[in-house]
Amino acid sequence: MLEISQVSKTFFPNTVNERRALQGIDLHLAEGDFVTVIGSNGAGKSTILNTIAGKLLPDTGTVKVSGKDVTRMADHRRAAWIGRVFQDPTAGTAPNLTIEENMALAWRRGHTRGLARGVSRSRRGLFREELTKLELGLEDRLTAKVGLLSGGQRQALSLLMATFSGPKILLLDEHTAALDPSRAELVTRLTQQVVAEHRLTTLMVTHNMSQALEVGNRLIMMHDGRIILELDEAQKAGRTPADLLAEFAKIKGAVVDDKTMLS
Ligand SMILES: Nc1ncnc2c1ncn2[C@@H]1O[C@H](COP(=O)(O)OP(=O)(O)OP(=O)(O)O)[C@@H](O)[C@H]1O
Repeated sequence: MLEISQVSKTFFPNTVNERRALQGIDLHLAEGDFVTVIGSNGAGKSTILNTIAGKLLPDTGTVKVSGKDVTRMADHRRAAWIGRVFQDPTAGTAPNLTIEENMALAWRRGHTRGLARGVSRSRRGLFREELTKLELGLEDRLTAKVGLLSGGQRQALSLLMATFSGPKILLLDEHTAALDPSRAELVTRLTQQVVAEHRLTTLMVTHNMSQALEVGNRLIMMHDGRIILELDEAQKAGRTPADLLAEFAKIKGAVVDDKTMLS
């Protein structure tokens, strides 16, 4: 469904600031695959998501979705089939607009564009129904300004809105990292729910290794722009964060004191 083949990206090539962010990445995801992505700082995790989203053009290699080469397709043209949630809870929603206005904007992105600013009664009913699934009571606060919501509530709303355009692919860039543990757990649970309900092909970057092991059906570990370890569901089962650190150390041939991999 999503085929990343031999993708490389170097920033500031041939200068003292040269950064080889991706070095020949090969990653194939079947429809509905949910891959967690771990790795040290600067490993290339965000860069791979940016390449899939079309925010970055790779130097070499291809990105294909359902067999179609989209490597050079502009990001706005991919927006209808890619949903994305970032680490910053303020990034995915407009604080001065109400919950229903935010939802209406997200809805319009994936459907016939209309200029009407208002929210029709039937649309409001749909939004309320969708919000009920979050179990946060937001369905009773449709006209509240989003800036008044907590970080966890905003991330949950961003996640819901990311599915409105009917995307095929969901990209999650440390979307629970800025939340306290109980909110992070809630958003993680909602993520699993949303991914299963819409059968989304998903990549989730996280520094939380327990979360990376518990969630999804595949795991990849990146280092220095390369995928250095891939685990399927069976291989993930029974492994602990300590096992992952040990494996990282073994592959790198050194004792790892890489706290950046830990949550
Ligand atoms: N726009 C850019 N311009 C220049 N260098 C960049 C840019 N984006 C990323 N890099 C560099 O590419 C490398 C990979 O960065 P990336 O953000 O993908 O890492 P990451 O694995 O997401 O790290 P972190 O866990 O710290 O967020 C790093 O060396 C980074 O400094």
